[in-house]
Amino acid sequence: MSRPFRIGLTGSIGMGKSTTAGMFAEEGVAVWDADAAVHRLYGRDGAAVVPMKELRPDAIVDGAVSRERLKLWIAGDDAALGRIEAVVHPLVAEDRNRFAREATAPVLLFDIPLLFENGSDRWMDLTVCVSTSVREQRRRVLEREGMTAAAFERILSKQMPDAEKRARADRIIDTTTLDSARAGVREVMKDVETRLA
Ligand SMILES: CC(C)(COP(=O)(O)OP(=O)(O)OC[C@H]1O[C@@H](n2cnc3c(N)ncnc32)[C@H](O)[C@@H]1O)[C@@H](O)C(=O)NCCC(=O)NCCS
Ligand SMILES: Nc1ncnc2c1ncn2[C@@H]1O[C@H](COP(=O)(O)OP(=O)(O)OP(=O)(O)O)[C@@H](O)[C@H]1O
Repeated sequence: MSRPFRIGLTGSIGMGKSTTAGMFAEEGVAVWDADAAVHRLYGRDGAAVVPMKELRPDAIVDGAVSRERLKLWIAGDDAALGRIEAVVHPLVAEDRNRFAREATAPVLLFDIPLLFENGSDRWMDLTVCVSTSVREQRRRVLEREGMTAAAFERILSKQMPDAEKRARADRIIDTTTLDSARAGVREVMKDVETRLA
């Protein structure tokens, strides 16, 4: 049996990855979310706890990796995020590969914020970028509890520019409204169904 069709979904912070991935799930697509995998890895008994404790003992609170402690470290040390990624990304890739091995759906979607940055686009059959205006992106992200303009800018500086992601992706879904996103999802699914026919 040929392996399932793999869609790589990406987009910068607040562009609508999770919401759009949910729309693909409504079409019967099995979805894997990298950020959710990181939450599992950071949780108590998560596979990242021991290696992160070795890397940065004060990052562990109540047996789990504390994001607040990580953010304090990142804010004070330019090398911190790269060192965290070196520990976490291989564990995220293992989680992704296990999902792909065990999945039974004909179409899989991988919601990966760093799809192009970490080269996992090469593993996909089709790449999709979600995007809207900078203004709408900023409005959405600054709405979040505890988010500041400085934190938003810092995260953006760590991500490939939206324009480059749009240029590299096979398809772009406009997430300015729920209707535009849903129409984009349907278009991609029509294309995938044609390829699988
Ligand atoms: C930096 C951390 C502590 C911030 O946690 P917090 O809960 O405040 O934010 P959250 O995880 O929701 O991320 C906010 C936004 O930043 C993005 N982001 C997360 N990690 C990174 C990264 N290493 N580089 C660029 N963007 C990132 C997320 O996709 C999201 O768009 C956390 O994101 C983290 O531990 N990141 C390192 C692990 C990683 O690289 N994850 C991305 C897997 S593809
Ligand atoms: N198509 C859309 N139309 C209107 N609002 C949307 C749309 N997609 C997402 N949003 C809103 O934008 C915000 C961010 O959406 P979402 O969490 O899906 O983005 P994300 O890219 O996964 O974010 P992050 O990168 O931070 O994880 C949410 O408040 C969501 O309700």
